[in-house]
Amino acid sequence: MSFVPQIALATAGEDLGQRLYEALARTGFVVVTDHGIDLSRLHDAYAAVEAFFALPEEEKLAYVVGRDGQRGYTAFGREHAKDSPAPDLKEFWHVGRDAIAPNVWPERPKSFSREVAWLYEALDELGLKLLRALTGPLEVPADTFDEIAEGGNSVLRLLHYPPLSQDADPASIRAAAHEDINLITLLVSASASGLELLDRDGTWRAIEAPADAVIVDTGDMLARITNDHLPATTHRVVNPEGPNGSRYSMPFFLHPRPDAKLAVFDQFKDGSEAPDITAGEFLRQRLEAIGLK
Ligand SMILES: O=C(O)CCC(=O)C(=O)O
Ligand SMILES: [Fe+2]
Repeated sequence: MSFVPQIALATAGEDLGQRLYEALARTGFVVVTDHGIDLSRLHDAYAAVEAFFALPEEEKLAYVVGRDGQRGYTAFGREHAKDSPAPDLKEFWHVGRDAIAPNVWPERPKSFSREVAWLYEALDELGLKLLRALTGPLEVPADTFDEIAEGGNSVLRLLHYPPLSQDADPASIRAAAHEDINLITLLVSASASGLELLDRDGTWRAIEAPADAVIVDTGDMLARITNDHLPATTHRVVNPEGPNGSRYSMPFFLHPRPDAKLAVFDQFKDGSEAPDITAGEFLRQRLEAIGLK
């Protein structure tokens, strides 16, 4: 039995919210199976993403948009975790909602925009469904997350961790320990192992999930509005110990709309809570801390 609880979405029924809540409160992660996302289409999306990262570096660099990396391409070695000076060993592509900031799309491969836009919508829908299920145990109105996150500033990150190079900074790992900034993150299973969570007892534990599962974790925004009743979970991606191949993964960071207020739910207020802040301002502060602003 894996350390992280697993929930089959299609058959969870009425228990879904409570089981999600307990899993996230206990480990900060939950593995969701039978989630309804079309697996053959997911395979096509992965193929398009791999084909993009295989392009020459100059071609990819043509898709760097501004400095904050919220759309298009971010080159290898550019981002570091909030408390880590050494850069992560990754390159990535960000897709978001056009109404908030227009996307850019690569010329090649041709299928990229179609497959990636499809995946964005599918994960957005699944994420809101999970958040809606959490409203029961959180004892907040059922439309709470629709109010703040429908049409939100969510970002799908397509990640490539290249094979480890001899001259990589010895202080760097694929993704240094961090917490995600957003409400929840949905990760369609990665192409290789390496993802670890920091257990509440201080132990790093590998996250195991079936290849067709979606891994869900809590971010800082959910921690903030629940006054840490659902704490954000520290996680990292370690370097490969076996074969030195590429690793691909696709986290979807579910964000509120930038103007939505992050206010602690009344029943979690105890005098220690953080002040209200807009999701946009919270994000700006955090992007600055990871070298992207
Ligand atoms: O690559 C992964 O499996 C996780 C990546 C991650 O944690 C992140 O980009 O925030
Ligand atoms: Fe993360």
